[in-house]
Amino acid sequence: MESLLANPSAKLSISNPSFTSRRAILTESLHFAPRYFSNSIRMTSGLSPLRCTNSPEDKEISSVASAMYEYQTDEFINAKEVREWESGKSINQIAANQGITIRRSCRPAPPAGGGMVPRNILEQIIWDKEVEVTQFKQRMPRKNVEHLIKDASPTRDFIRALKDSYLRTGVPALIAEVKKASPSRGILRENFDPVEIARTYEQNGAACLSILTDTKYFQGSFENLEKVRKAGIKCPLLCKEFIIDLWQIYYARAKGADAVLLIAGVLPDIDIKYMLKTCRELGLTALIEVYNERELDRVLKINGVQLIGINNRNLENFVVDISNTQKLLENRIQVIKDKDITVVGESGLFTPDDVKFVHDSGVKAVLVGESLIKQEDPGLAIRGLFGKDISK
Ligand SMILES: O=C(O)c1ccccc1NCC(=O)[C@H](O)[C@H](O)COP(=O)(O)O
Repeated sequence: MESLLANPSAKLSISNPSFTSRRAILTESLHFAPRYFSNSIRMTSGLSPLRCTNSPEDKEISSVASAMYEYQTDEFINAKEVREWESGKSINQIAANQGITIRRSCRPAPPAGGGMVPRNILEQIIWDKEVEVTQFKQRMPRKNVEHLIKDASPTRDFIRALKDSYLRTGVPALIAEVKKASPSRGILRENFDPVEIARTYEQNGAACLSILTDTKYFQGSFENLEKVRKAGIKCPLLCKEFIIDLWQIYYARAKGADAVLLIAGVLPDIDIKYMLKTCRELGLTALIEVYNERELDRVLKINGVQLIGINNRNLENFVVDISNTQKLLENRIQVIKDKDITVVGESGLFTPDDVKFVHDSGVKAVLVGESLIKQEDPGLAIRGLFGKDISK
């Protein structure tokens, strides 16, 4: 199992939820071996993990006891979501309790039609992603991806690049998006060479780049990400993907990403926490995207969050309103400062006034796609967006 809720279909086949879900977490997510569920663990479950031992039997007992201790205290195994699930709640009910309206479909639609109907475009994207990721994983299991990662170049520091750019220019650092198309706007650029566009963005002052990897809705690809990375672009790269499964994080790392996007409107807290842990292990930065106050407050409670994106686009109906950034930051600037979190204003930024508005609201970086990519010269477009040359 890939974190608690990331792969619901795997869990649906489990016959004894209470026991096997915990075992799945131990064996897959936490890399524990199933042996801890032998008879001996039941016999020794009361032991203190700190007990001193000398004899081989005692050592055996001690290691079982310490595994038991980890089992009893592990934040993921003992998360409230796991307990809710064990008490019979569906993963969609658990997510809904956290204000998440996007449901997971959990299984392919029946061939004859029927079944669940997606309520909006984001839900549709996520359901298609479930099918896509399952197919990807069949073609390339995670252990093969881990082999690729062994040969991958080290990651670059995404947040450092944003902070350096902000200090140098005094305006929000630019994450320029390499985006050919979108569900809300259709084709944004016919003549689309991801490497050439990435290079132009870099030469004109982008601090980082965002590479769309979703094919069906954005005409992006992991190949584009890999090409840009291999072309020697120095800007750190965000893999702009709808991540629902740990496999995608590993794959992003293998294909050259320095950062990945995690969408709070799709992922419950336990998945965000587990994915953050995985990102740390792989040297990746996580940009955690929120759209409303509830999502932001959830994310602010999660330890280790360093980068938050506030999307001005409602992904369920495409309405864009840049005052969303201001609304969300209004009463939270101090906590964000105290936690040294960098905030990115995302979507719908077209003019220097727009950039100033989100800067005044408290962001130190902006994520911009359409207004740059649609112009003949995306480099000139950067100067237009900031009202000055930010490359020096
Ligand atoms: O852009 C869309 O239409 C879209 C639809 C559904 C889900 C996500 C979508 N976009 C992702 C983004 O948030 C933007 O690509 C990114 O923030 C840049 O926005 P913009 O500058 O407005 O292109």
